[in-house]
Amino acid sequence: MTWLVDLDEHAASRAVVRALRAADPRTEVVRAPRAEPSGLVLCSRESAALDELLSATAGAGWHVIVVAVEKGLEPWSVLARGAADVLTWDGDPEAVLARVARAREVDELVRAPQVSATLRGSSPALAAALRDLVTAARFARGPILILGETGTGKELAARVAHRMESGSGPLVVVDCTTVVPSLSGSELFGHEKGAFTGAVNVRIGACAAANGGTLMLDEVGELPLELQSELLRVVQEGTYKRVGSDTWHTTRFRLVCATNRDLAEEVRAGRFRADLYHRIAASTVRMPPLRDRPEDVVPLFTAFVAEAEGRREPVRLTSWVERAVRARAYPGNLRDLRQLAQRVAARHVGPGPVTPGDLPPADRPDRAGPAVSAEPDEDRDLGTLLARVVRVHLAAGTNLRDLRERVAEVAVDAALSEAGGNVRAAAVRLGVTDRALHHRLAEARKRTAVS
Ligand SMILES: Nc1ncnc2c1ncn2[C@@H]1O[C@H](COP(=O)(O)OP(=O)(O)OP(=O)(O)O)[C@@H](O)[C@H]1O
Repeated sequence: MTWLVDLDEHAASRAVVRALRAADPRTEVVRAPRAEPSGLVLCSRESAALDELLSATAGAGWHVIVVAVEKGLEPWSVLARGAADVLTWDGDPEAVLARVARAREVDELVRAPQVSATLRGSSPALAAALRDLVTAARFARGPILILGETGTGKELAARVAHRMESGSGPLVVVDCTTVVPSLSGSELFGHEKGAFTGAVNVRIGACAAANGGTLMLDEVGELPLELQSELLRVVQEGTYKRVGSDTWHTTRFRLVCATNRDLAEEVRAGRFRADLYHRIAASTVRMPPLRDRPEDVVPLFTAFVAEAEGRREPVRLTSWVERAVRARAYPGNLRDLRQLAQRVAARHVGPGPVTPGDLPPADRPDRAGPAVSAEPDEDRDLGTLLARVVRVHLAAGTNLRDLRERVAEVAVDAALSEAGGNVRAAAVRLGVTDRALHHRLAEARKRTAVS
């Protein structure tokens, strides 16, 4: 069933409705989008109703195709507000219905267990990435580049892409951080016996092993510059030479690369070949960091704890634990969340919910420091660190006043502990008068006594 919203309901759009229904009788005209996440909106101009419909559907991961019945719609702003596409009506219903059918097919693939049970989560940010992934894997032929911070599921995404290839052969994964230039890329291209010291046997290499299947180059940004031109040849022509041999071999595989580096920046800095970059980035998928999918934190955490405990049903959390899990920073993304769940599972017993004592001391909210301070140096500026924490808290419903208050509390605690409890020294550190700090501490004590 395709839902169809006719926003204008004038003569021209009614004719379009008739044409679409005649071409596909399963097209249902509705006033608001229905449960199926893909559909069509007919309209001819910007209107409050279009705005309303786009904001209601975009956040819910719907796939809305706007059909401009007459001229006068500004497509880029419609896309920016969440529509998947803007088409002009040219009298051919099949052209429009084909788009909806494709959108539906992509949605079905995203919901299929081979995707949804591997890359779990129901946030719009993940759904958008999964749509890009299945579209690239199923409907495009070329290489796929998967971008994202550490622990966002890039390797899982590569495995999903591999499984989606019809009749897929082997999946060969190479971690490019282990490819050493001194062996001239033997990991990738293989070597002949005696090609270098230690080459006691012939090795076929990953390019040959992946023939007929998928070659995944993890951390491709780390691939030594010396080997990039040879990789480019394999990608373009499917030919390579083993180290120590002059014979050309051929191979065919789907290339999937992953990196947490900004490859475009690496190209600008001269550390990555521009021609190779353009070749491997034929389709790009960006895996969202966990802070951009706060809706997924608690459901995935409860599922990971249950998994670690060998239970079928997700565990329950007390509200204290739920708040703490939501509010925590996860610089290592899903990997951090899973590891936290494993630490909690080791302490949680019985059928009851996870309680505050099940959080190991280092993971409790008053010690949230380690997760944040595990960041690489370049990420340690205040804005970046704060943005992560603030986003999670905003998503959890904390308002600006409470956020300010919490930051002030943390700063006061830190300054006092640095100053060994000396209020005057802490006040100097904080740039406030000691009277103001005494007053603040007295107020805090009163609040604690009341609660
Ligand atoms: N959407 C997800 N659902 C379930 N588990 C996930 C998801 N994304 C990531 N994980 C888990 O997080 C961990 C890291 O995943 P993966 O290795 O795919 O990430 P990555 O982006 O390749 O990390 P890195 O860049 O550090 O290699 C794994 O334990 C994986 O199972």
